[in-house]
Amino acid sequence: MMKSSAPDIRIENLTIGYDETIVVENINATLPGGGISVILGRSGCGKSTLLKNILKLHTPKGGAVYLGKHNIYKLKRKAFRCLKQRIGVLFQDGALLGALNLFDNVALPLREHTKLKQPEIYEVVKSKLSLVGLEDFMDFYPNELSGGMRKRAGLARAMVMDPDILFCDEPTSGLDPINSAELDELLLELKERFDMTIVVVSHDLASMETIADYVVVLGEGKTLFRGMKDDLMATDDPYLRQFLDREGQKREAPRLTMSKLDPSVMKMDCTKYIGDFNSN
Ligand SMILES: Nc1ncnc2c1ncn2[C@@H]1O[C@H](COP(=O)(O)OP(=O)(O)OP(=O)(O)O)[C@@H](O)[C@H]1O
Repeated sequence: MMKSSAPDIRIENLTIGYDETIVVENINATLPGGGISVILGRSGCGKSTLLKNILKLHTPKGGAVYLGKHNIYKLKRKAFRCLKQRIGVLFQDGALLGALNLFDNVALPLREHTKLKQPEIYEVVKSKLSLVGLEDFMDFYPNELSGGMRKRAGLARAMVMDPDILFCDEPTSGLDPINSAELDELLLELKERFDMTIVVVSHDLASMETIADYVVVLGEGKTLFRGMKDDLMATDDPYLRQFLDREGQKREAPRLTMSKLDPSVMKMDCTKYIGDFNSN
């Protein structure tokens, strides 16, 4: 990985949950600046909860999260608001506003947080939409776009303020394999072109293998793995191995197996009338 000035994200003894319930205990990890980190785990293991805590949308039960040098839970409200403007988020459903066309959706953060005038806004929005291949769709409304296009539009909006940190919640969920692969390519391209720390929450093992530099695997209320992807793929820890191999198999293209119905289940016994197709 190239040397980067994008911030590391340091998670220290973080315990997260809701009310009396602890979802994951004592998470420790440093997500490297300028790299793509994937937070991986089965459904319900607490990935989104972790993301909510890192974005301070939810308060942890204990521990700290540092974005660069800032302990986000210690920052004053205004300071955190400023920090948040340096963060882009791609939500699971793209979170586009249905009443606004693509241009206005992507322009929203610029209008809210900058003094840019309309012609400058136009230039920025156009460049971000062309980054994701949607420059010809500015006038379209979200419901006129495919799921993959909506994700890419959400990505354009997350990128519009040139963030230092980009969070993506399940970017490939709901996408077919081709659209998923395209989105993975796009994230890799963003990593190459912009000096940015990218964090992807996912249960998509194929996607993780393609994009990740660093991986945190959550499960059973704890951190099952944290480290570089190559070390995860080479692990001989039996639990992780089972997870990787089983999930890996699940991601293969569905194989249609032809099985013949047992003649005994048929209402009409045809065997005595016809044999197979090649013999009488
Ligand atoms: N607002 C909430 N209040 C109470 N419990 C919640 C809340 N949101 C999630 N949970 C619980 O916390 C646990 C972790 O949920 P979370 O959404 O973080 O999992 P996840 O790994 O992101 O799952 P998925 O991959 O299905 O999105 C689950 O048991 C869930 O039921």
